[in-house]
Amino acid sequence: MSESILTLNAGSSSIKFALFSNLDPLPEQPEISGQIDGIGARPHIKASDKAGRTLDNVDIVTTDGRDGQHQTALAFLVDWLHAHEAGWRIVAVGHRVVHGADKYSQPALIDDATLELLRTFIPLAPLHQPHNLAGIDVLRATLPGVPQIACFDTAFHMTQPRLASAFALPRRISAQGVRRYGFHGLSYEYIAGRLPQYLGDRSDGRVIVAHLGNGASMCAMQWRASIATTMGFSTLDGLMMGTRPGAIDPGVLLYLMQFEHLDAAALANLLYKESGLLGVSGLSQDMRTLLASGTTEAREAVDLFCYRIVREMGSLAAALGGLDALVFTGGIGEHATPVRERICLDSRWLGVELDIAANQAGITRISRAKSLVDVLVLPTNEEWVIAGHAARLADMR
Ligand SMILES: Nc1ncnc2c1ncn2[C@@H]1O[C@H](COP(=O)(O)OP(=O)(O)O)[C@@H](O)[C@H]1O
Ligand SMILES: CC(=O)OP(=O)(O)O
Ligand SMILES: [Mg+2]
Repeated sequence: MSESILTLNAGSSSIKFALFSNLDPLPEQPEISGQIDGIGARPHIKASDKAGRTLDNVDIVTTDGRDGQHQTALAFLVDWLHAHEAGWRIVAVGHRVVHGADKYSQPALIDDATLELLRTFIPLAPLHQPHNLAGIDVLRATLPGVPQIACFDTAFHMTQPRLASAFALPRRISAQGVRRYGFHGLSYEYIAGRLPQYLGDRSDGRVIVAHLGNGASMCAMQWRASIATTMGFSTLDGLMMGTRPGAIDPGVLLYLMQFEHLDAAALANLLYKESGLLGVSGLSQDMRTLLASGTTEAREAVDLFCYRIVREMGSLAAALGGLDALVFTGGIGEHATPVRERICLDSRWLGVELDIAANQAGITRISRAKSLVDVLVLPTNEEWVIAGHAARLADMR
């Protein structure tokens, strides 16, 4: 029996998973990876092995109502993994946990006390944290005695200076933990670890990493540590995203409350699920669909997405006092060539000189040799970061 590590990333309607085996050293590619999506509507599992062969791509039959489907999906996943593992034994489970508040700057081994503390952070991330914790509950119950490790999206940003994380609010509110935290930390941690390979000494300089996926944010790094980031108290701030608007004048929310009578639940729905690329295009949250579509609304959605990134880059470059390197990652950052082109061309004032052919060729370095700013495209690997922490904390390496 060879030992393996399971990683889980439980979101509001999906659960991403990966199973790593042959742990010494931990391979970058999992043996199996996939996701269950459509939870709460029509759950569906899609999984493939490391050779890219599809292992499953089917709906999950369930008689549960909307609310019970997370539990069912997790239980289904555990059975599914048992059915598909080839002589592997899960010896640790690493969980992506969106919020560690100001308590965790490192991953943590989960025990009852940790879990209770993590539950108190639910108000800080009501649409992410409960699902992350449900994953931990179910895996603890189904794999008793197997160490469970929480890896926090916020932890990487604990190095931000005080000014970067402060809101100009009365101190009684700040004292409740209302401050900028920042997210996508596991992705930034992965990229920070890769930088020396491509940038040498410049990797410790002024670097902006753009994690552009369904959720999107950017991080300003110096000495490969976070000094500022576009997401803040919640995962709503900063860049325009698939279904979230990014930074918005709080006056808009007051207007919607006072004159459109939206309550907190309706506002949350608008801000997390109906806005962003989907809201502006009226078509899709998927960048591929928008780039392929000829409609004015789809074009406007992509224009606004790029414009907001360029504006926020100016802000992060100001926090860094200049810019040495720009890194694109996440589904859009890694694959959407025209989006990268637009952003780079509009960032010439910062010293970015794009090599248009290199950008189209899909290679790692896409800046011209004489560009003052190195521009890289690096695929992220949050699962590998989680698995690495899980292995270390479960004391296996
Ligand atoms: N070839 C591609 N061209 C343009 N966009 C792409 C391509 N592949 C993936 N994307 C976009 O990446 C986004 C999803 O990013 P990803 O990082 O996988 O999301 P998540 O945040 O769910 O992990 C989607 O908007 C998708 O359209
Ligand atoms: C933090 C966040 O927004 O996560 P995701 O990109 O997975 O939605
Ligand atoms: Mg992702």
